Amino acid sequence: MIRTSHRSFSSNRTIFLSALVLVTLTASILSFIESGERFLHTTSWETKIRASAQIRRPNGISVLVTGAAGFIGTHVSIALKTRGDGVVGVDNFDNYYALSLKETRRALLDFHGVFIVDGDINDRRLLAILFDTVAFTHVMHLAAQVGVQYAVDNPYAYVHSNIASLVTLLERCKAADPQPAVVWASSGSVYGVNINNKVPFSESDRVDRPVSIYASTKRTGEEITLTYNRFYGLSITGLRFFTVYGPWGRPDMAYFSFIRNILEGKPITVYRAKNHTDMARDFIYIDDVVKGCVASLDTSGRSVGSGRSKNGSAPYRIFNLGNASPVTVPMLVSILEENLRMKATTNVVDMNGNGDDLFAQANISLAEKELGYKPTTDLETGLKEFVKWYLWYYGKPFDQNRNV
Ligand SMILES: O=C(O)[C@H]1O[C@H](OP(=O)(O)OP(=O)(O)OC[C@H]2O[C@@H](n3ccc(=O)[nH]c3=O)[C@H](O)[C@@H]2O)[C@H](O)[C@@H](O)[C@@H]1O
Repeated sequence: MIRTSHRSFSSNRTIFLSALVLVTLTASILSFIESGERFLHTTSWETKIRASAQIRRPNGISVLVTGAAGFIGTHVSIALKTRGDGVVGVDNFDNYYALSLKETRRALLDFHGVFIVDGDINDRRLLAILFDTVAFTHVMHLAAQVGVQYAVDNPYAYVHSNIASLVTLLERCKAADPQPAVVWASSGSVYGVNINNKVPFSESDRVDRPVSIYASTKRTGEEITLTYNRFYGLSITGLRFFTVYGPWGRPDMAYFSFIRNILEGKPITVYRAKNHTDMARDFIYIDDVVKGCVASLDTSGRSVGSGRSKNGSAPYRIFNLGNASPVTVPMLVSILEENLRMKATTNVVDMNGNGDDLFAQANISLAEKELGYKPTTDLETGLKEFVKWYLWYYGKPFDQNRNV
C-alpha cells in the first residue's frame, strides 16, 4: 500500500529521507514537548488528535490503531487514512527493535496526516482521555510484544503487553458509549506443534498446545476477548497472522536479519528440526495482510453493550491471514541470495526447543468466504519488493555486478 516507485528509490531517496528526518525531528520535538504536558492534554494535542480522527468519506470509520508505529500498524493506518477514514495511532515506542525505524515510520504517518500518541495502552488515564476526545467506531489492536524466541528470556514483557494491556484496552472499549468494534492481532503460532496432525491449519482446530509464552499469551487473548464479547457485547475479530513480511518490516524477523547479514558478509543461522527437517513458514506479504485487516474492520458488525450491560449479541470471529503456501527457510535464503546476487554464509543449527513451530500453513478458506480475502503476492515477488525497499532505506549501494 505504501508505494514508492523504483525510479524514486534511486533519485529521490536522499530528498525523501531528508524530508522524513526533518519531519521526524519536528514531530519528535513537538511530541517531546507535548508528552511532558500530555496529561494536561494541551489544546494543540487535542486539536491534532481530532484532526487525525476526522472522517473524510461517506460512511467512513474512525479507528484507534494501537501499535501504529509498528510494521503492520503503519501500513494499516496509512491505508485507512488514504481512503478517508479517521485514524489516531498510539504507540509506546518501546525499544524491542531499532527506535529509529519507528521514528521514521512516525514521520511517514505524519506525512499522511496520521497523529500518533506516544503512550502505553496499559495507561488507563491516557485511554480515558483518548476515548473522551474521539468517539472511535473501531479499534485496530496491533500493539503487542512479538517474537517467539525473545519470550524465552523476557516472559514478563508478554504478560504486560499481551494480557494486561489487552484487558485495559477492552475495559475502556466496554465502558465506551457507543462501544467500538474491536479487530485485534492474534497469531498463527497458537496452532503449536501441529497437534492436530493435519495441514493446513484451520480456525476450528484445537489450539490448546501453544509452544511458547508468546503463543500462549495470544491464545489467552482469544479467550479474554471471547469473555468481553459474551458478557459485555463487544464485537471481536481476532486475526491469526502468519509470518508477515514486507517494506518497513521488523528487523527481528529472519527475512530482515538475513538480508542485513548477507549484505554485511556476516553468517546467518538457519534453524532445522531435530530430524534434519527444514523449518517452513506461511510467509504473507504486508499488502495482502492490510487488505485482510481493512476487510475485517468493514465487516466487524456492531458492539451491542455499554458498561456492564448489553442488548443482544455481537459477532465473535477468528480468521487465519496467511498465504496458504508454506516455503522452507533454505528456500527463503536462496530467494534473497538471488535478489542480492550474493551467497550467504550459513550455519545450520538444530532447533533447541526454543518455542519455534516447525511448520505453518494457513487454511484461508474462512477469510476468503467472510472477508473476500485473496492474497495475490507470492514470496518471490514480495521479497523483491522488500529488497528494493531495504537497499533504498539503508542507502546500500546495489552493485549489479555482484556474483551470486
Ligand atoms: O506466525 C506467527 O504468528 C509469527 O510469525 C513470526 O514468527 P516466525 O514465523 O517464527 O518468524 P521468524 O522469527 O522470522 O522466523 C521464521 C523462520 O525462520 C527461522 N529462523 C529464524 C531466525 C534465524 O536466525 N534463523 C532461522 O532459521 C525460524 O525458526 C522460523 O522457522 C513473527 O515473528 C511472530 O511475531 C508471529 O506471531
